[in-house]
Amino acid sequence: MKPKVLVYSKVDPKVLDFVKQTCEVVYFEGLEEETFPTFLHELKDAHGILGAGLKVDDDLLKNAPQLKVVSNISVGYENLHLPAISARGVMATNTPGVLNDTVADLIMGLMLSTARRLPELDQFVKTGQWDSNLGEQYFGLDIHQKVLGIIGMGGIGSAVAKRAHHGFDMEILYHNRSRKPDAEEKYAASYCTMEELLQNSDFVLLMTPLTPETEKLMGEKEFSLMKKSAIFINSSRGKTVDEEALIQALQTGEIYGAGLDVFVNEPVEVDNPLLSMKNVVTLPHIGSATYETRYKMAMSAATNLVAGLKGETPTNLLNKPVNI
Ligand SMILES: NC(=O)C1=CN([C@@H]2O[C@H](COP(=O)(O)OP(=O)(O)OC[C@H]3O[C@@H](n4cnc5c(N)ncnc54)[C@H](OP(=O)(O)O)[C@@H]3O)[C@@H](O)[C@H]2O)C=CC1
Ligand SMILES: O=CC(=O)O
Repeated sequence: MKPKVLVYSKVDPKVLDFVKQTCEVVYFEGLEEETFPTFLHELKDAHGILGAGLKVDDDLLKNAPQLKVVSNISVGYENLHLPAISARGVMATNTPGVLNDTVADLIMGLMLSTARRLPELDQFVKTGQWDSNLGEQYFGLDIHQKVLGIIGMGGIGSAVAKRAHHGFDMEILYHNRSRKPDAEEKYAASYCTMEELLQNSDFVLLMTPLTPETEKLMGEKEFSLMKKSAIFINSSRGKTVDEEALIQALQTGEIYGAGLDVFVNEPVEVDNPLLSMKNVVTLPHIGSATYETRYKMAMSAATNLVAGLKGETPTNLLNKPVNI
């Protein structure tokens, strides 16, 4: 008998076909309030789940006694309670690597958009405010030859360092839990403390996972250490930042601007002050959102899932289940 798998996010039909070769699939295309009870019902005899963002903790696992694999279609996995998953002998996987270049491309775009005020100036042109006396109202900041500080020099951080160093001639500083000799050699990246990084960078990129240690890693004190001309970029998770402190730093001119792909609440509330600031560029959490990369992520997650259900060790196993 084929193992039963619940796919709870929309994926390319080729990915579904791949999973169907070895599994019986129940497809949800996304979980809504109306479909969640059916999902819970189907979970009772499911062996695997595949999708993005579902909170998997002991409460959910109680409904899934047959479960063997939880496969996340994302690299971030703060939605997975690994101790509870491991205690029930279930494997958990994510999709690192395949999205690094796509997210790094977007981050360069965010840096350029914020420094050169691209969305604001696009509106100038489209609303007939283009004044032929090209004056300071169109000026922004250079990014080439500036200092980029990367907090979290992992897969994505390194892909940004590559672009910034080789493409934009930027100097790279980084802060991380462990030293990264590869980045130091290839991108001339200098390791430093958080404080040194914040004081000396023209652009500060936050790129750590969301963990108890990184929650509100950037707060009032950290923003106050940044240069007044500096730009803050967040493409990690909204909760790695104290959003109130960021708003305050932008309102008081403590920093020049911010480029944000992630927010504490997503979708962000329309009355969030960040949305009405000219010096803030906002995106709806789209770091990895290209056709090519979303396909690769879903296929990587499907491959992890199928491997786990066959009794093999998935390439991107995150935990050590008690019975393995
Ligand atoms: N906006 C978007 O669409 C996307 C957002 N993301 C987010 O980006 C995060 C990073 O992804 P990725 O680069 O693939 O992950 P990696 O695990 O490759 O890199 C994360 C880096 O952060 C470092 N780190 C972890 N904790 C701390 C800490 N307390 N202080 C300093 N550094 C720390 C790690 O250090 P060490 O090497 O020592 O472990 C590691 O080098 C994801 O977890 C996700 O939340 C990812 C994809 C898309
Ligand atoms: O935010 C996206 C991810 O892959 O993590």
